[in-house]
Amino acid sequence: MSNTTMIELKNVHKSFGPKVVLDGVNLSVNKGESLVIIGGSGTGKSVTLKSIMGLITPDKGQIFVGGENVTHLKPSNRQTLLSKFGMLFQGAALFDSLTVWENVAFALIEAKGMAKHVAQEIAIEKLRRVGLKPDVAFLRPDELSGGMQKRVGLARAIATDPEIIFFDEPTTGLDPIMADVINELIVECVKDLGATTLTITHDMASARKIADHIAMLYEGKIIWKGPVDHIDKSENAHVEQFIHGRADGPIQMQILKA
Ligand SMILES: Nc1ncnc2c1ncn2[C@@H]1O[C@H](COP(=O)(O)OP(=O)(O)OP(=O)(O)O)[C@@H](O)[C@H]1O
Repeated sequence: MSNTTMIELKNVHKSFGPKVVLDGVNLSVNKGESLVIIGGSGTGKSVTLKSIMGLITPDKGQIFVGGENVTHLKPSNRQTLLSKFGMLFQGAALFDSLTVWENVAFALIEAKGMAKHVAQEIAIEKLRRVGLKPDVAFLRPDELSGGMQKRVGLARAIATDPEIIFFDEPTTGLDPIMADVINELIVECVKDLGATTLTITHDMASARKIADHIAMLYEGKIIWKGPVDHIDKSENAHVEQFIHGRADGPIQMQILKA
């Protein structure tokens, strides 16, 4: 990990109607860092991610990616920004109308303009990297198990050797063993690439495995950020309650209030 800041959010605010979701988020991710954002349902983790990707425009504040202010990008520049990222979505989000290799190669062909036969070779190599044999490349996503679909999603996320990868709930819907396999693959693939990653999850087992640093989002703010091995001694009542999944604590009072 270097000291160069790769992603930075400065006092980011976002409301939907009267609902304040982000209320002054400050966060930075260094080059090569793996930051995991944790937080309860509806706390704004996805809104944070979408804001960085330029899919949601903040009401106030600034967002920088690779030193560039991306807060108010024109649609054409947003496309360029998005092409720098790899993404693994919740549920893998593969196109069932395309074969597995076409899904993996999508950005290589569409965004990078690569010849199909070259992109296919790269896709098969990326599939191998995530533990899938070449014959899987010619199946359709709906012919695969959930775990295999996640692997394909991961192969697609790393297809362009991106500098930045986003993981949105990467282990959702997987059994604990398959979740661990996917977490390990994520760690290995990210290390291979030296990529900067930002993951959102409520799965603490996944967060502990993937993260260098963890940040907790609560009531529109980052209330704690620290190295993963400091989280058990955070001395923050909200963090304590969340990581132990306790019903009792300050967060429940907020749920009752809602
Ligand atoms: N486009 C939108 N329009 C209106 N409200 C939205 C929009 N996007 C998100 N929200 C609201 O913002 C809040 C935060 O949503 P977000 O999806 O970021 O939560 P989250 O922390 O990712 O939750 P989960 O862990 O359940 O996925 C929710 O109340 C949601 O309904």
